[in-house]
Amino acid sequence: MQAVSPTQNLSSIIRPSKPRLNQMTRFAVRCVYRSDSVQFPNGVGSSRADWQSSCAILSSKVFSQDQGSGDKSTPSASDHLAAAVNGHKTSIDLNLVPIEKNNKPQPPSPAPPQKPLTITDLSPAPMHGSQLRVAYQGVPGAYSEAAAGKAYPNCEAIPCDQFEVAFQAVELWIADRAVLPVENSLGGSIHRNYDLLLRHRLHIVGEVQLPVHHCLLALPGVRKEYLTRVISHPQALSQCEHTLTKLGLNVTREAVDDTAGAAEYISSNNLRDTAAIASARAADLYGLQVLADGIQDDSSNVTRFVMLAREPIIPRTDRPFKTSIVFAHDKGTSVLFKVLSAFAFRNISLTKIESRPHRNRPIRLVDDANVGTAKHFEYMFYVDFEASMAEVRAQNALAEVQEFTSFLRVLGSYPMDMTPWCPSRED
Ligand SMILES: O=C(O)C(=O)C[C@]1(C(=O)O)C=C[C@@H](O)C=C1
Repeated sequence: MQAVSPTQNLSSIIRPSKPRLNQMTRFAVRCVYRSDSVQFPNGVGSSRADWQSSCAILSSKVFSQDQGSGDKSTPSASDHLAAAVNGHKTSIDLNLVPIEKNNKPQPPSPAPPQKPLTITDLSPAPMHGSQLRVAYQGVPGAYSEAAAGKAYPNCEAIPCDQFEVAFQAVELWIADRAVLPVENSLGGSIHRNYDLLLRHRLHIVGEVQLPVHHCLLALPGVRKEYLTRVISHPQALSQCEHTLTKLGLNVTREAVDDTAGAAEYISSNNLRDTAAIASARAADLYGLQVLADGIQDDSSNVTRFVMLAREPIIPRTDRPFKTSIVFAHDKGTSVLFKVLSAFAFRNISLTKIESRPHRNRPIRLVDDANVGTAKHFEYMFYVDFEASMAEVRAQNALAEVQEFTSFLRVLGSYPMDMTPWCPSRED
């Protein structure tokens, strides 16, 4: 993997634009028209267009459902159709969405050796050479950069300052792929990325599991006794919580955007009372020493990342595949058992279930004249299952799921990461 060089100016990354988003939109519209003639679930054809058509069928309910929703702008029919392919309500999702400001305490950013992309860098869509450009959140030395290198060994890794920026970098053709964390074996789900998967129109095209080996880093000469503060990504802090306590450190914990950014911050501000939880590579990059090695609470600490692209891959049956879907139902959790049984009856194993608040309709009121009004929370359910969308049993299961749900979107059908277990160093 080739990292963007620290001295490389962003303007050399972002070259003159080409109107490719329009081309994509036209292709998507064609697929929706074609979808009328594709009979789901009698088998997905072998071409990319057939597969996209099937995605369009699955999301067509969303299109019709949202036509009457509260959006006051008047998008064209083609906007609606293009959006429907990806399960989004209107073309509004193409626009830059405001970033929710993080309330957690953040140290001011020092001048970084390699500046991550920010929201303001995302206007032009570049032409570039043949090397795959992969967006990740964080700065060089972050685990996400390592995951990008594992997923695409010869890629050019592009740092982004937020998850949302990585999504947009792909949507705007600044990057070809994004590699983003979705869950960790100790810390659990990275909810922000689940929410963003729904708000953006990218497809999951792969997964990669990265053993995460944390180190406690400080400036050369600093001893543990001098420390008053440990800073890192919130996931990294939670993955090391018990070990930090066992080390007997009398420190406050502070969350920052990414692990390597924490190391860089200590280095550029010459902070002798602060340590970072980050990778050994971050120690090398930012001139820090390793005070403690392998401080994750469990030696088999693994983070699962997904690879995202503008187009889905064609599902296959010649190797283990996983499929990720998201669905909702007007009557909340009452339908969950029926949905899950569609997989159980076909011996399809589920590998993950996640629920998130239904942003458009978070509460359902149920009035009973005698006892008052019950307030039910509404959810979006994310399910990963072990089957390819090229398998008839998976297509049948989804056809049945569609009967029970008011919203269903296939986020992607992609090869499972089957790399042999290779724990992080020293384990
Ligand atoms: O901060 C980093 O280095 C990251 O790549 C982010 C992240 C995460 O979001 O979970 C990735 C892997 C580890 O689990 C810790 C942090």
